[in-house]
Amino acid sequence: MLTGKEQRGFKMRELRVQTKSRPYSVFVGIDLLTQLPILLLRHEVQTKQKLFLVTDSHVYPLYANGILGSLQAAGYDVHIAVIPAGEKSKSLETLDQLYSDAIKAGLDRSSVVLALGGGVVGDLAGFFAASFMRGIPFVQIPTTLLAHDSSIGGKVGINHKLGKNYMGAFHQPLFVLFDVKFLASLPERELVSGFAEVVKHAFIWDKQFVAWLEGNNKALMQRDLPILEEAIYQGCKVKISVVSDDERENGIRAILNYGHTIGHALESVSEYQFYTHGEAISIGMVGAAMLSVDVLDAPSSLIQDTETLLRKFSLPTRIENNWSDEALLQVMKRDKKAKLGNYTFVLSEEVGKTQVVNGISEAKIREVLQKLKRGG
Ligand SMILES: NC(=O)c1ccc[n+]([C@@H]2O[C@H](COP(=O)([O-])OP(=O)(O)OC[C@H]3O[C@@H](n4cnc5c(N)ncnc54)[C@H](O)[C@@H]3O)[C@@H](O)[C@H]2O)c1
Ligand SMILES: O=C(O)C(=O)C[C@@H](O)[C@H](O)[C@H](O)COP(=O)(O)O
Ligand SMILES: [Zn+2]
Repeated sequence: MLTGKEQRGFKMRELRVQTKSRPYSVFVGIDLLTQLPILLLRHEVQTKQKLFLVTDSHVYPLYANGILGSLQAAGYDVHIAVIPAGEKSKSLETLDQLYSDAIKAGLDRSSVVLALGGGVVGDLAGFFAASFMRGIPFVQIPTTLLAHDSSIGGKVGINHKLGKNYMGAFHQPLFVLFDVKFLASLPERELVSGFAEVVKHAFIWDKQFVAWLEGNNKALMQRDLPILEEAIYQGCKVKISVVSDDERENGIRAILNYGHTIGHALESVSEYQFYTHGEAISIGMVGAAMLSVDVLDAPSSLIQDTETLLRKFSLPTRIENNWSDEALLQVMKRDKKAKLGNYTFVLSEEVGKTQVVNGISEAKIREVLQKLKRGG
């Protein structure tokens, strides 16, 4: 899979995603952004095609001018849409604003969307691209650690106040360009949040990756860029293997939802304002480990190992607010994985052995919620 390329002093690693609807590349490296115009041309995006750059209010002042300059220098006509930073922008209102901006800018079916930002921009701009004029191409340019996960696999969408990602589509990007240098400006809380999805990829995949994260924890927390690049590269490999096998979540792809049944419920009951996505799924992974011990007879060390690693990355492992069990259970019952009204969780027998379990009793989930709330 690896085709590392040394070009003019920088190293760009290329991974291939083999999804049925369209195969594409993920480029990972440090200082890669300069390659954007070249990669667009390589993907047959011609300068006569309009580019619609979607970004958020935090990323725009940091990076938009530089990117705009290099795209314009290459001859591209670029329109920029800036959305308010934060999860609240994964909404129908912001999507509607994008449609208006795009129509006014004269976008057509040959136009290409560039999603420059974290998972919020990627999910929203991706859904815009999937639906505008029944679908136009888009490129993912992730700027958060967490977005190594969200930029690959084509799940795009927006939230409803009653549930996370309730409206969406599968729409694969033309390519993904991950410049690790973006992470230098990421706020600490957002870096930490991103480690939750890296830890998830390690736990669902293999012990070696878990051990590597333990061993490199300090360097990762200190933003050693080459080590961060390696973590992203390994995380992307896991995500790519899974989505290449099962693009539309008919089976194995559901394991990427490890920690998400409780995590999404926490995000939803707090109206997307209390926890970041990574923080919520961090707590969710501890809950999933507790249920795994109870339901699958996983060794009790799984709980300890999960908590220890998450804490090393300064991630929360307990619910800090007193949302009612009823409210959380209500959201979990209508989780997208749920079948026939039964509670459905992704559980783990051990690291690397993850499975979807349907029909978990409410009593067991209540027990776990109590432990997560009182720190047991
Ligand atoms: N589609 C998928 O498969 C998938 C996978 C995982 C998560 N997600 C979704 O991703 C979203 C979370 O993404 P996120 O954690 O990237 O959040 P985010 O997009 O809100 O970004 C986090 C914060 O960091 C800021 N930011 C982004 N890049 C920056 C940079 N380089 N420098 C400084 N500030 C920067 C943003 O403005 C924002 O304030 C959630 O909605 C989640 O559901 C989707
Ligand atoms: O790509 C996937 O599949 C995932 O489940 C990745 C998750 O990290 C991500 O949060 C995803 O958006 C959740 O999808 P959903 O279908 O549960 O909304
Ligand atoms: Zn997630």
